[in-house]
Amino acid sequence: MRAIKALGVRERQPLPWQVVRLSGPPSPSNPQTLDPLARPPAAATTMPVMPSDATPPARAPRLALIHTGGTIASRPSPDGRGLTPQTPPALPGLEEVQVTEAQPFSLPSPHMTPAHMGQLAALIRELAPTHDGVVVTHGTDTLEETAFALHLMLDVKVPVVLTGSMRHAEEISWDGPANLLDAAHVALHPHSPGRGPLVVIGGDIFDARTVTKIHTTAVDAFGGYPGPIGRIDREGHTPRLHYFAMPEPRATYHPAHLQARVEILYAYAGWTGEGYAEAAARADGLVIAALGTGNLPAELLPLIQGTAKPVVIATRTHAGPVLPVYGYAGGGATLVEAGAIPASFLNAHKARLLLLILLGQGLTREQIQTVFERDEF
Ligand SMILES: NC(=O)C[C@H](N)C(=O)O
Repeated sequence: MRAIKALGVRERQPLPWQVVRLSGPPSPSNPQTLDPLARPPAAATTMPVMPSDATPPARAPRLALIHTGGTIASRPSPDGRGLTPQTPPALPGLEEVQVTEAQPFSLPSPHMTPAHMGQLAALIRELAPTHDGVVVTHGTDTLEETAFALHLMLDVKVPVVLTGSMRHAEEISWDGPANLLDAAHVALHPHSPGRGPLVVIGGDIFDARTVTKIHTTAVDAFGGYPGPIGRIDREGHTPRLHYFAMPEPRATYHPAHLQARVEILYAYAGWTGEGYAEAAARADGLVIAALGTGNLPAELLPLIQGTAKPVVIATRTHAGPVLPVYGYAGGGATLVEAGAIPASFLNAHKARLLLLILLGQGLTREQIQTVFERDEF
């Protein structure tokens, strides 16, 4: 296994941000195009990784497999203290695929930081030009955050697919090998480029913008509104892949650093602002997981009015946008009037990553507001 060292984060680009428009379904020879009229394919596609009537490729497909830890690499630790990442999983049953493995670090995903995400993005940029697809194994707890950070920072042409497992290698229902094989098939499938980083778990294919972990123990632990954009199943040994949707065009960013301090506050009935002043003083920006369409108790309104740093309003509700509709003190309309930025439909932890990346790129509060307003993510 090849270990690749930390590569650092890319230099800041002259443009503040770049909107990459992707057309679908792209062809293998032209996997990503700048097509402003790009729309989802009219019908779902069904084909094995290598269609039976396809001309065999001149060379074996090349897959980069990056291990980062998580339950998919975990076993009970010999000291009896519980599960820890130990051995990266082997990729089963993909003959005639040339696999390059890398393990930049091996972490339980609660130990992942934005710096690790930057390191991973740099490694993928290095490997992408010489591979046809990239698979990243990852713990499931923060998998959606890493997927979204890659979605925001990567503009590589080949598919990048993240997967993990909910059960470890010594459990009877270990889901690691099947998820890994599915992820590899998706990464090498000719219809996968141009959809941004994807998450494959339990046969469902999600886009990084909307996927979220919805269950602490179930094998089908991932969901999110409006749901999967595709599905992979197997007929015997033949993979059958269906895409239902093409994600909307996304923006990519090239932050100079990932060290901005962005904190999340979680709203509840009866919150009078405990913790707000301290967080606002030490952080570069705040995200609040607010109530419903983005409302807060009245006591929060003057606190937000008095904050010059960006304050993004997400929702603790599991689906739907943040909208400035209510005009009572603390209602969404009054928070926006006070300068708060609605997070659109991003959950609080994804809104935090976007804010952190935009701050790292040196965007002003007004520019940040524009990015959120226009859904440029
Ligand atoms: N299923 C998992 O991977 C959970 C684990 N705690 C992790 O995120 O590393």
